[in-house]
Amino acid sequence: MKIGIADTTFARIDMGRIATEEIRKHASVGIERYVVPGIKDLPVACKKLIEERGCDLVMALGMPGGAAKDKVCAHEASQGLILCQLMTNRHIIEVFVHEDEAKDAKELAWLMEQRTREHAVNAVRLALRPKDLEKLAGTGQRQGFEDVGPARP
Ligand SMILES: Cc1nc2c(=O)[nH]c(=O)nc-2n(C[C@H](O)[C@H](O)[C@H](O)CO)c1C
Repeated sequence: MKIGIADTTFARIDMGRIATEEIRKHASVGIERYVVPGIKDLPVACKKLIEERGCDLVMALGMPGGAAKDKVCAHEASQGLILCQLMTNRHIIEVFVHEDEAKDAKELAWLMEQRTREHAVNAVRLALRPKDLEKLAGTGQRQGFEDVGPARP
């Protein structure tokens, strides 16, 4: 089993390092890393991680900026990542933290780390322990900020 990690130099936190560290806490798997300049470069990095470097699942980590043009970029990158999943029949866990989700740099750093760690656990579950995800179905999980919990009538 091999998990790929694709991340960017645009991000203001080293999301790839954090993801690697968290995966290693939960599973003994091979890890392949591929760093690109920005989020629009992630889809082909993911495809190469799957097709050329034998990854079974990939995490795509990135930080869209707060400007309107960054949001367009994020949408385009997401579409590329979805297409890549369909082309390769492999999961790509998209971990995007929009810069304007946080009120300041300190909260941004915290959120990027937290979301990356929680999705790294999801990646391990998806790859190795899918029954663990089944147990969490419908429980209102969120990655980063607090879980919202299940809705009750
Ligand atoms: C406008 C813009 N915004 C972002 C962003 O918010 N986050 C990010 O990671 N990268 C951005 N980029 C860079 C592109 O994703 C890409 O790296 C370049 O267009 C080179 O292919 C661009 C060009």
